Amino acid sequence: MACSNTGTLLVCTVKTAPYSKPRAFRFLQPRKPCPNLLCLSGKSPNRPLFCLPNSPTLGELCRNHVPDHVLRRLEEVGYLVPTDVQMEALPILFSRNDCILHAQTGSGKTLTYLLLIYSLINPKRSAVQALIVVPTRELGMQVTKVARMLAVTDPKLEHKSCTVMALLDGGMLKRHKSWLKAEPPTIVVATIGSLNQMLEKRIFNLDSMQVLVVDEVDFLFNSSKQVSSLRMLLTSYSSCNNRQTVFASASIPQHRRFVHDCIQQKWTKGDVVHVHVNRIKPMPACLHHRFVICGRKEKHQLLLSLLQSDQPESGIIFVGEQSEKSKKAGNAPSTTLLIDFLRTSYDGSLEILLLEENMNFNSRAASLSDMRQGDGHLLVSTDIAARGIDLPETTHIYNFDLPKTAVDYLHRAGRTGRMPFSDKKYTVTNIIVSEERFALQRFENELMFICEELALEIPC
Ligand SMILES: Nc1ncnc2c1ncn2[C@@H]1O[C@H](COP(=O)(O)OP(=O)(O)OP(=O)(O)O)[C@@H](O)[C@H]1O
Repeated sequence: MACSNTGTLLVCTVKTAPYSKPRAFRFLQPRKPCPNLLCLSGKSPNRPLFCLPNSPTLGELCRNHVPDHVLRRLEEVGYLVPTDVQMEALPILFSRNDCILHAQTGSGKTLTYLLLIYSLINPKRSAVQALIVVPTRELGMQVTKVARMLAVTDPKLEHKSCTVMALLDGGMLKRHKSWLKAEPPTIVVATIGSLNQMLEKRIFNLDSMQVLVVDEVDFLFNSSKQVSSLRMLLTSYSSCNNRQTVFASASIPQHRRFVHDCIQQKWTKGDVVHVHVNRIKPMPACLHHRFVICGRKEKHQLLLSLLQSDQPESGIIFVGEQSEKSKKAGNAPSTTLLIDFLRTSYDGSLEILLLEENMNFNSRAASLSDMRQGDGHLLVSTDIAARGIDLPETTHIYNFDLPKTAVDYLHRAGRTGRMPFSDKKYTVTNIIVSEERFALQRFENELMFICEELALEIPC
């Protein structure tokens, strides 16, 4: 394309967004530097802000639906070009259809459903108008943060800003009780356990609820602890006829069956739309998958060699949960053994952190906040960090223990490659023993990716 024919350019400034190269830019980018293509950026010169002349910006997609102060906020933080799921789902959501958002990890589903919520709520009304259900406290805190970030308004403006309450396991439910009674928030982000307690005790009701979002819906339906409460929420505490229902996940196994169940069981209305983006490739294309075969006793050393050769900017090391048998035998969990090993042997600059179910909620929150603030981290975690957690600076995932299922693999791998328009490559490495090659091959077939063998010498 000639430089003089580059069409309309949208040029803006970015303040903070974890934002990189939009698809449109790759199309416009000339081979030689071109003075007609402007690239304004926030922190990185890799943040161009262009839209093709005929494709709408995120603001244009939302105009006439989402209030102006939220649109301004989108621009301020650098959400300018819609991702594929936003492009496909927002018009459907704004036309008041129930929706199943089924799109890759890191594709921007959170912003999609939050924009719907902001298009419907009335901050002047003191009533719970939107409810977002999440599987873990960590994901709840993250969604609350994004919701609050969009709600921030100019104090000089007269309109009332909407309030967002995090009603999460491990929170101070007493304080929330008084808050809910005195002045109900506009949006509640909740884990199902805490929500149920409040609904059972009739601390608040869902009579004014306009939107119900269930994030990581397949996980919640699969969890024996949570599924009955979820069903109650969907059919007893509120009716699908009185609300707009949105289910979101990167993985919905047997999705045709799920859509059928949604209608049959009245979890959604009959005209629910299944927005399935990138159905051929369920994982982001920017991920490079590798495996290394070694003996069980060599895994620690091998991980260390990988860390030395990869030099990740930030990484997550996934470890399997300790079996009941191993607990009974009085063994230390693999997470503890690995953390101890890394703290004594790893001499790189990354901070070593731990996140697992056994930790108390304060330590869990501290680990996540350290990761978000620090210069780089190596997080040792169980699958608790596999769903929804957004740490865009993570460049490497290590499966120290192979996940149990392909769906678990997809979510673990999806903790990296979370910059929707980035050209960067991210790496997922599986440290396996030879008997596990077959299981990994099964994941490759199911998720349609190729895992490359990496030959690495293990130091004695
Ligand atoms: N339009 C956009 N432009 C730039 N960045 C975006 C846009 N929408 C979302 N993002 C960023 O993309 C990242 C991933 O978004 P999000 O957490 O919503 O993914 P997700 O689809 O919910 O993933 P998962 O299935 O893993 O939970 C976030 O860091 C978010 O800030």
